[in-house]
Amino acid sequence: IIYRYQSTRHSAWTGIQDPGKSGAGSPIAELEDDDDGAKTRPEIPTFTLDEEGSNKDAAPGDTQKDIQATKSKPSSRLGTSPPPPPSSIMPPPPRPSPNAKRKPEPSLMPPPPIPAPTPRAPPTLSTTLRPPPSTASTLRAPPSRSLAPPTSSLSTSTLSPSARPSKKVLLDPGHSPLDWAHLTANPPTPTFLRGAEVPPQLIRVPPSALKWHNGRKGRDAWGVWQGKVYNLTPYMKFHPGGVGELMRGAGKVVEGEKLFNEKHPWVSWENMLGECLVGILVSENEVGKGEGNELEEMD
Ligand code: HEM
Repeated sequence: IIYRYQSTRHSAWTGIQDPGKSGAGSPIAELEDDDDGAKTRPEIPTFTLDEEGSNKDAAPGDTQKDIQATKSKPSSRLGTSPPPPPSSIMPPPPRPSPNAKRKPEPSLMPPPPIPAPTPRAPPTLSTTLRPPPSTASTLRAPPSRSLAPPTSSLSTSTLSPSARPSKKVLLDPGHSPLDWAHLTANPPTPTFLRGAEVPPQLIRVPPSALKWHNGRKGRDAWGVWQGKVYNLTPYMKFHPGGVGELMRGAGKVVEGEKLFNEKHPWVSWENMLGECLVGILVSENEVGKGEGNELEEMD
């Protein structure tokens, strides 16, 4: 009987209908009927102990009275006979009022655990319809640093200064790129930039003459770029890479242009040293052809 009652209470917690509820003759069905206002009370078999300790069936409806009587009667055989089983004197559970609304009864049993909410929300329609990343997007390169706004530096380099180690030297005062631009536009003498020994017109320069102008022993330093010979001497102290670097190509046919292109191909030789042009590089056999007059056509 106790089991049945607990089952009924459990059914009240969970709202789950006991399958035996609708079964014909089910004890639970009897209880349920009773709870819903049925008129019959289920018979609870009880028994009492008489003077001799023997069980005696009690009539239905006399349960409480019998128990009270049994409790008040001192047993003369205490200690000699085993006590009656506890279930025999346990009072029946309180019956709920037929008209009272069924409320969740206080219980020592904790309610069934509520499943913890999942940390992730279920995917919505928008997320489930989102296409997977395409192959093109995985091959896409990260944003380039070249998209950064250009700096206001006066440097002629197109690369970021932090992207390469600098080998620039500290130039003397009055030898900045702007000072060089001013000097080439306003030379102190007509021969200052091309050299005092060079005639006003452009000349043919054989390799031997180029080699002799290597910048040593007071001689000018000549350099070659695209077959044209330039006097590097006035630019030496204006060179951001230093005199030593510029001297590496002095008096040489191909090394100067090769080094120039390795170090800074973005620099315009022609624009910077245009006023320093001496002539054109020719073979040793070509020297003297046309007496140098034809070189005037280069201007
Ligand atoms: C043998 C030939 C040359 C060598 C070996 C050479 C070497 C160098 C070096 C090492 C630098 C420093 C680069 C840096 O660290 O930023 C430099 C800078 C520079 N050189 Fe030359 N140079 C040569 C010829 C020339 C010539 C003939 C000119 C002019 C037409 C020139 C113009 C410059 C300029 C303008 C810079 C500054 C570049 C910048 O700020 O980005 N160089 N050079």
